Formats: sequence, C-alpha cells, structure tokens
Amino acid sequence: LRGSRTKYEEGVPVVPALLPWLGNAVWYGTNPVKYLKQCQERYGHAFRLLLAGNRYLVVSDALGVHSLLRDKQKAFTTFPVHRLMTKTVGRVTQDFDVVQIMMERLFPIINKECSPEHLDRLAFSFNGELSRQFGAVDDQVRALPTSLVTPLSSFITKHLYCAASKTVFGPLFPFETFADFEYLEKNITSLLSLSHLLYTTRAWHDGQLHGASEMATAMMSAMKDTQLSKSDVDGTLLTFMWGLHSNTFRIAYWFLAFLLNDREIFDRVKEEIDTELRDHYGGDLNRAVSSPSSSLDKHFPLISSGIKETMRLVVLLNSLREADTDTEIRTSAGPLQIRKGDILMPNVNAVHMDDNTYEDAKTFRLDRFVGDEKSKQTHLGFGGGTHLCKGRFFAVHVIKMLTIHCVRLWDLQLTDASGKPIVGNLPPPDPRSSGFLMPSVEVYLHIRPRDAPSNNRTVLN
Ligand code: HEM
Repeated sequence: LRGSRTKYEEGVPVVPALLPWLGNAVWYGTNPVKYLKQCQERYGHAFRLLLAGNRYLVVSDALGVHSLLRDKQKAFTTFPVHRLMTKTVGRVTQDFDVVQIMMERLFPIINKECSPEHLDRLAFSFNGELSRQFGAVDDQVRALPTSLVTPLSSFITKHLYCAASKTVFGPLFPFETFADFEYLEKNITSLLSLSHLLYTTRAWHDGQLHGASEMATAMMSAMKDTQLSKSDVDGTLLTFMWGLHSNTFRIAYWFLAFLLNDREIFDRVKEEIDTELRDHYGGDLNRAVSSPSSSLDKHFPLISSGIKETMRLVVLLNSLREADTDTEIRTSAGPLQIRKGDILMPNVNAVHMDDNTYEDAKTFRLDRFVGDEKSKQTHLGFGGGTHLCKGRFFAVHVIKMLTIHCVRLWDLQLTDASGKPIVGNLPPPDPRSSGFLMPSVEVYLHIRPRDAPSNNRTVLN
C-alpha cells in the first residue's frame, strides 16, 4: 500500500491493483480484516478495491453503512449475492428465475414463519427435538466413568443440524447427510455430494414434505407453482438448507467458546439460567422447553446480549449490495457518489470494532447489549434494511436453547488436542477468515454431569 500516488475515481480513492484481474486478492486473502484496516488507514472510510475480477466500493464508517443499508436501501439490490449463492451451493441453472422466486415468494414465507408472532410453530418442535437429543447425550455422559470428550464444532453442528433439519424438513430428512454438510461447510465452492439432493428429490416426487414445518411446505408449494426445473427446485432448497444452518452454527460455536474461555462469564450465564429457570419455570428445564418462545426471549437477557455481542465480534463482512441506479449516500466525510452497477461492501468489522461506537470494542462484554436499544443503528450482525436476515428470531432461539441445555445439564470444559484446559487462552482465529471469524485449530469439549462428584472428573493436567 505504501509509496504509490493515490488515484481517484468519482472522487473515491482507488487502491492500486497489484495484479491484473486478481487485483489485491492475494494480499486480501491472507488476512482480510488486517488488509481492509490498512486500506482504511491510508484511504479513509471509502475506497475502491479490485478483488478477483470484482471491483468493490468498501464503506467502513457507521454512518455510511447505515445510509447504504437503510436510508438509501431502495437504490441497492442483493440480487447478485443470491445469484452467486444459488449457483455455488445449489448449482441451479435457471439462476435468474430462481433468485426472483426466492426473493419474491420464499423470503416472505421465511420472514413470516420466523417472526415472533409465528415462531412457536418452529420453536416448539425444535425444543422437543433438541431435548430428546441432549437427553440421549446425557444418558451417555452419566454412564461414563470420566468426561465425554468431543470436538466443540462437531458437537454443536451435529446436534443443531439434526434438530433444526427435522424441525424444518420433517422426519424424512436424511440425517446421515451430516458428513456431507460438514464437507460443504469446509469446501463451499466445491461439488456437492449427491446424497444431499436425495431428500428434495424424494419430497418432490411425493408431492409433499411429510411431517415438515409449515415453512418448508409453503416454500415447496410456492415453487411448484413456478416453471422451475426439478433440479433447480432441489438446488434452491439446498441453498436454503445451507443458509438455515451455516451462520447459526458459527455464532453458536463462538458463543460457547467465549463462555467457556472465561470462568467468570460462564458463572454469570449459569447463574442466570438457574435463577430464571427457578423463578419462571419451577426449576424445570422441560417446562422452559415447552413454553412459548416469547417467554424465553424475555427471561434470559444476559444470554440474548451475549449472542449479540458474539455476533458483533465474529461477523466480519456481509450485506453486499449492487447499486441499481446512480445515487449518493451519507458518510462522516460528506456525501459519497455511487454509480449504477457499483458493488458496495460494508466493512461490518470496522463498524463493530470502532471504539467510538462500542467502548473497549475488542473485548467480549457479556452484558453490553442488556437493555440497549441504540445498537439497532450500528449492530450489523444480521445485516440491515429490507434485506435484514429473515431467520434471525429462529437463529437466536436455537442458540439460546442450545446454551440453556448445555449449561443446565452439564459441567463443561474446553481443552486443546492434548487435553490441556483452555481458560483465557482461546486459540486465535484463522487470519484468513473473511465473512465470519473461523477457528484456526480444533478445540475439545469435555462434558460431565453437573452434579457428579469431583473425583469423577477427567484429569486434564
Ligand atoms: C446466527 C445466525 C444467522 C446469521 C448471523 C445470519 C445473518 C444474515 C445476514 C448478515 C444476512 C444478509 C443481510 C443483508 O444483506 O443485509 C442474512 C440474510 C438472510 N438470512 Fe440469515 N443469518 C442467520 C440465520 C438464518 C436462518 C436460521 C435463516 C432461515 C431460517 C436465515 C435466512 C435468511 C434469509 C432468507 C436471508 C435473505 C434476506 C434478504 O435478502 O431479504 N438466516 N442473514
């Protein structure tokens, strides 16, 4: 970045492209967060950047991002993003039609079924399913002489994958596809295993989704009214399934990792769970599980805040937009001219890490968002404006349920691969993380019954 004379396009500084077509993708790719920070220090809150054939206009200040996602939302579209997703994940061929159908017909269904008014339809089923699964894990844990040890990421993803898939797609969902899903998560751009597609194919032939949620049934019937090919319907459902799980797993992973990395934070959450269960559900986890989701939403303010705080720290980039028209957004440095066709990249991490917006921004503060309404302006974990995440209430419910179950049922500890406890020493994330922070190494969860005598504990050091 050093030494070159800055060029401007439409008054916006352009980061010099070091390679044809690739631009600065190589430097960006080794550490996106650091690279964007360096660019911001040198070029300010808005700059143009070429990455692998795409020219981005990066916006890094809270006012600019707010103006882009909310004030001027009508001037921008997410069409190209969804097109990329359906092509990459779902391998659809009629991508233009698919995206149109997704945005016009399917997203409103997801929005409605995941809204606080209707969430219970999904939430009750999910709670029951997660409880059943964790009941089985508990039996296993109690039968062991020492702790049950499992990689944290697979523990979370496997249980959420099964519980949420059964909730949404019904009991016919082939749960053995979990290994494929893990593969997809790790190699999002590579080919998918065919077994994923079997489920939707079967459902399509049957003309129904036996035992599925109203959400999936309505989506399927909306797609049957269209001219989409069968394989594109499969691809669309697959893209939805990936979206349903992927982000939730990541946030759940980091939330549990942050809790277990700090004994004081963990104890505060544990106390909240015990107190709220005692005061509102007679101390009975099963009563909480069968209560309306709005009740859970009200009663665990620290957990709600902690999930939001986790998102603030681990969501790095999202909400890409393409300008549908020439327009202008407000930024702290004055108006910024946008040309039709510009692809805008809100630097969410820069907004979330700004000490002027979030005091002591690098630190995880469990209670940062308790009773805080102001953050709606600056918290971008679920994106913003009309394209705000449609599944956000369901996602938060899922993570909350997972946390309540784990902390209520078990005594938990994190270790590295050698069994050495990790407290205050969580391994640093992968520097190549771009959309979300990704773990750099596997950490292990040790699970034992909460009421087990201490001599039953696995010796770790
Ligand atoms: C913690 C988990 C989740 C996170 C962090 C997350 C985050 C996001 C973000 C950042 C966007 C883009 C918003 C924008 O462009 O401004 C988005 C869009 C979307 N999300 Fe989520 N999401 C999560 C879970 C879910 C779940 C569980 C579902 C489905 C049940 C879902 C369905 C959608 C849909 C349909 C959109 C497209 C909205 C639109 O373009 O209008 N998400 N999500």
